[in-house]
Amino acid sequence: MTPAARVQAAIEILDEYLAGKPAEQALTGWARRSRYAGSGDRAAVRDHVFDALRNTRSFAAVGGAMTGRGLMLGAARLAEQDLDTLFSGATYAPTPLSPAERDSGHPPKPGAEALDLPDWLMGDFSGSLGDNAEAVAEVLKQRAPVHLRVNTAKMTRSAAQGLLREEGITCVPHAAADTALEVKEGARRIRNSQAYRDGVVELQDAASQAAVQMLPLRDGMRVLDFCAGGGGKALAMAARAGIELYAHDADPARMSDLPKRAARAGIEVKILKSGDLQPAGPFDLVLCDVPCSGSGTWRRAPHGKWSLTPETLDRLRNSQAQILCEAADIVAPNGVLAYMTCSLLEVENDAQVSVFTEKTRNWVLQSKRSWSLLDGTDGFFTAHLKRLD
Ligand SMILES: C[S@@+](CC[C@H](N)C(=O)[O-])C[C@H]1O[C@@H](n2cnc3c(N)ncnc32)[C@H](O)[C@@H]1O
Repeated sequence: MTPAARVQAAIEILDEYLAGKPAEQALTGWARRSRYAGSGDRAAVRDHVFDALRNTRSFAAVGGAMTGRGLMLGAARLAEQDLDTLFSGATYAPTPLSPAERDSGHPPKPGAEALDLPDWLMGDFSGSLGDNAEAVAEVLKQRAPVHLRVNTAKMTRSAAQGLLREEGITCVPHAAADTALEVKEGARRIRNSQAYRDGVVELQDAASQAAVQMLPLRDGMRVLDFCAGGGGKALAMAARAGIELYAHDADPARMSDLPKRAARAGIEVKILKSGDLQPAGPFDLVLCDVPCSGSGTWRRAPHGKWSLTPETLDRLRNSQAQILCEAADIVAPNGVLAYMTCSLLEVENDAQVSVFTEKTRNWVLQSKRSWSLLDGTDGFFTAHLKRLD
């Protein structure tokens, strides 16, 4: 496909997205209809679409319309590309620009439009990030790096780096965690690599790894991952110490890959249904990696930036508070309740911890830490609460 044909494909996919179809579905549908597109074409079209999702408001402003064509015109203008080469009217390329389109567009208005954030979120976002708010919003407009977690129970970080290099995947150590590698070249080869298939590496952002590294894990501890999902944190915890590991999720289907992933990593995990939590407890450490806005990961899942509403944020906050209360019940005396979110928002982070410590007796905040995206990781938050009785 020519560069212009890739842009036309992105225009059609973005129009479907703007009409309400999830972006992934629109991309898959296009790929099925377009057998002629090779893997390089598919990757390039995907990159166009995701760049537009991260920069929707500013691209639409500069391109003069909230349409697939407006978004891609805005992207081309901001990248100072030759518009007549892309909008050429050649076979499979976008049709030439009309006079009205040539005159359209304006620089994004300072504030939410320029920062590519929803208007309603600006107060919470700025209040949470203070002087860093603009810089963080700028990073959220860019592509996320690919990070790997080395399963150090199987191999050292430098040995894994060497193994990946032999398979054409170039990585460098990431400063955020002693298990983290950042992929510089060959990211698309990871899932088929021997190192991945043998459970030597997993895809996981470096901030998540750093948060797991902070947990006070010791051999023999009984540890519950209360919101286990796909098990990313559970696997990372098991790689750090010889723990007795349990996993639970309100939606057990979310854990369907966990047994396979655990086997690949060479660890054992017992899955618990909600009704089995109390009888199986108490636990020395309960990790609550709660459902959240995902604002720290909006580079990877940019549609989340536009689909979040004040109502869904309220629902998430209620659910976070409830999870903390339920999980606290099954922490052993002197045990630890570890709270984690991939959110940048204070209302999901410090505020939740404060509400919990204010309304419960015998719990103290032992430590907390946040990552804002300015250190080359996703945004992330963790707090450790210790039970005193
Ligand atoms: C952020 S994800 C977990 C990601 C996972 N820990 C990982 O590292 O791959 C949050 C998970 O919480 C689960 N969840 C939502 N409400 C819950 C509840 N009330 N109790 C337990 N799990 C819940 C969701 O189904 C979802 O899988």
